[in-house]
Amino acid sequence: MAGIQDDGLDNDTLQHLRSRATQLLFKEDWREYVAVCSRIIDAASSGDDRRLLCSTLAHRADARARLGDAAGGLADCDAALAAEPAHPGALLSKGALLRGLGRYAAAADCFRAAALASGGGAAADEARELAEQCRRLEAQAKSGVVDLSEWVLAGFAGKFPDLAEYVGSVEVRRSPHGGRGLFAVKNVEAGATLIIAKAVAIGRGVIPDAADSDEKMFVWKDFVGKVLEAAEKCPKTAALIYTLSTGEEHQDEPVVPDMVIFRNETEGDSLSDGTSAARAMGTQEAAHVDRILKVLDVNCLTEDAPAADVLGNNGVVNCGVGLWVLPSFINHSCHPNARRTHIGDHAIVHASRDIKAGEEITFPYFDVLVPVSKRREASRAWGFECKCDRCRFEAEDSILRQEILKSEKDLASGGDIGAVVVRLEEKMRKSVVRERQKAFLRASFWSAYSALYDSDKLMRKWGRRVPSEALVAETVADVVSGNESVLKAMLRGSRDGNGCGNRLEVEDKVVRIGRATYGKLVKRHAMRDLFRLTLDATNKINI
Ligand SMILES: C[S@@+](CC[C@H](N)C(=O)[O-])C[C@H]1O[C@@H](n2cnc3c(N)ncnc32)[C@H](O)[C@@H]1O
Repeated sequence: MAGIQDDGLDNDTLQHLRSRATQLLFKEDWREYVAVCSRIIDAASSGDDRRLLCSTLAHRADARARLGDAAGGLADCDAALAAEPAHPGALLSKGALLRGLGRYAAAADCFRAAALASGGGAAADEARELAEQCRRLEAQAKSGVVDLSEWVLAGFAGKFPDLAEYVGSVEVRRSPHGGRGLFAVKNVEAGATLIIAKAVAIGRGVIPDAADSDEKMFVWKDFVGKVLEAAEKCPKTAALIYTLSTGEEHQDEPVVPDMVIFRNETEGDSLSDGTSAARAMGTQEAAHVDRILKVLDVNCLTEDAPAADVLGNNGVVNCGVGLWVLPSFINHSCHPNARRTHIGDHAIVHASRDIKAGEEITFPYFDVLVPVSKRREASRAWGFECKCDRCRFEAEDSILRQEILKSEKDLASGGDIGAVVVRLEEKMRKSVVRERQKAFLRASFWSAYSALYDSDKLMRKWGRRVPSEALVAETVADVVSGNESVLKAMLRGSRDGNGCGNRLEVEDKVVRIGRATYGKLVKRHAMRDLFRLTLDATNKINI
């Protein structure tokens, strides 16, 4: 009978299903949308309507991608492409799915084929642009080279720049710091990218009063919900979360995961959603709420990390908490050699000083420009005792220990900051401490040094008896590598031409600290803009 499909769907019913699908699309009700698409697909295949079949398969693939079902989405695209090998919609959907899985080369091929199949016009241009984007991401995923110059120079205009995940020359190994840690497997230059990791999930909020715990709880609950959902949707994500510490395992026998699971799957992998990786690890467990909550307690990081204020997260978000898997293997040190920067959902970890092959990579979990007792409190809150060389020196040096305690007490009781700094400097001079140890103490009392340099009145009183701001900043930079507050002091101090060498030497030192602070994310000309922002923004940064 005319108007009736083989499976019994008449044209009216089919039309009704198509309008229903459009409504669900606008409502972003992806589950229901997939169900309606499935009915249309059944009708189209039995009615031999190839055009409808292919376009609906492509639409269902997009919806499945949104639900985190990449494997299902790819299967839909392949079914559409089996029926019509140059179907532009299916090629675009497949390209987007492959790009989401980090298979940039294959995604670029799909977009290029879609451009050809579109036969010109705006659609072809758009597909070509997507192919070009994937080509850039492919190069970045291989090299870790990121250039944010244009974005920085444009004042962070528009959306965050595209970033591909990247795993540099690093490896998870047993660490003398505790459990596992991340180690360099090759020499790495200061500023070079070590990891670019996309968050499993991030909870963000604008909290007027940073101490508002109800609001913070709301952000936290939202974040936990997103992590659980991500783990449920994708076996690979669950498997990756399960590699992380719950804080309860035997520190003597840490399980060291194979690095292969942190790299994007290769083009030949048949199970594109990561199921293969999950199986390889023998992890078949469903997302286990209890365990994941423990993992989050030990591993989540806040976005208010150093550099977040300057690099574009400022203004809108003032509370962000997230889980980035591979960076979670990095242990803390108060004398770190790496730093992280947050750009959108990505955390970029870079070497903040030269790192030798075999050296453990560490970054600060909290503000390390404070005295040892404050750092102890912070590390205990994380559940460990920091035993880095700086902490050991400050806690154990028999000559300077008393001076450190006295300085801390004087500062806490609101004593003359200038007097504390002058006494500390004199004590260090008399005790003939090594340059490295001098730098440790200056870093620990950085707030006193910077308050002194900030105050004209105090500088008039004590200025002649303290080393120049730029010189102190330079030594402190050697301890904490990069830091906006130290960079700001270096910029300000070097303008006065204060004990930093000639103009070129000064410029080199500023750029070196800039690279340590932000990594090699921008070219030299764009770095000036970052420096200007550093000078503007440091008031907002908690030091
Ligand atoms: C984000 S995880 C770091 C990776 C962890 N070591 C592992 O095996 O998975 C944080 C935990 O590592 C340990 N940790 C990190 N830095 C440390 C340090 N400097 N000294 C001792 N333990 C540390 C603590 O147990 C902390 O709760």
